[in-house]
Amino acid sequence: MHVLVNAAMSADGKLASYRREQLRISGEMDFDRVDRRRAESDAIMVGVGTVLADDPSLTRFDRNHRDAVGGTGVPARIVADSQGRTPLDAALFDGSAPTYVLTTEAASSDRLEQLEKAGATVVVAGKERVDLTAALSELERDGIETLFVEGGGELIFSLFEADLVDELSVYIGSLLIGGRDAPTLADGEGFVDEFSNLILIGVERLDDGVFLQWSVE
Ligand SMILES: NC(=O)C1=CN([C@@H]2O[C@H](COP(=O)(O)OP(=O)(O)OC[C@H]3O[C@@H](n4cnc5c(N)ncnc54)[C@H](O)[C@@H]3O)[C@@H](O)[C@H]2O)C=CC1
Ligand SMILES: Nc1nc(O)c(N)c(N[C@@H]2O[C@H](COP(=O)(O)O)[C@@H](O)[C@H]2O)n1
Repeated sequence: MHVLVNAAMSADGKLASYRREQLRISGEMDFDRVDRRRAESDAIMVGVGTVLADDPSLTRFDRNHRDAVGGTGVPARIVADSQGRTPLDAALFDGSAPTYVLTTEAASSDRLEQLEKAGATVVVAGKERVDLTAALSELERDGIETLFVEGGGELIFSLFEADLVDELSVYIGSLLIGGRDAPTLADGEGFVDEFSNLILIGVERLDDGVFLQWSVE
């Protein structure tokens, strides 16, 4: 599976303010780029923190680009949600695209049944925290070969920690958010010595920000 992580951050590396409300950092050009990358992907993934904060639908993508690259149907939506906290009335369950909830043995069977009734395909992987390696293997068996991850910081760090990321793309907007509790591009525990090393493969000015692209060593 090819895993591309994408996010928009402020000049000081924040994904949102400490209030964790959805914030528009990208400009039009970056959103167009994101819509093309979504169109090239079999699935779009977020963490449940992002679902609770943003209630994303993840259905916007460039239809013409998808047709041009030979993509069929619509990209699936995936949420990493250890305890099944995704609200049953979340936009992810609007029926417009297949939706997977990756969860764990810690989620109650009642809750998982409710999520399935809401339209989710539930994948149980791991005891307390979603075992991302196992879950992504399961998705691969379902034909998902290209995964576009749109945050947030906890999920992004875990994917790097599990050595699952092939590419990282970041739009840096011209604003400073600040706040020690504001989410950053990679949160979690953080690395102490063996850091993820990146190879810079693209730099571009988009609107009044900068788009950076790395492959992962
Ligand atoms: N500017 C941008 O591009 C984006 C900004 N955001 C912002 O980021 C914030 C949400 O980010 P976070 O709080 O970091 O939440 P997150 O979206 O990374 O979700 C983290 C949650 O996912 C669940 N999870 C399950 N298995 C996991 C695993 N193996 N590793 C990590 N998490 C796992 C846990 O319940 C964990 O609390 C919101 O404020 C949102 O608006 C989110 C996405 C993109
Ligand atoms: N690329 C990008 N730029 C920003 O400024 C953002 N705030 C985000 N957020 C991500 O997009 C999701 C919402 O997508 P839909 O509106 O549902 O299409 C949001 O949940 C974040 O993952 N992205």
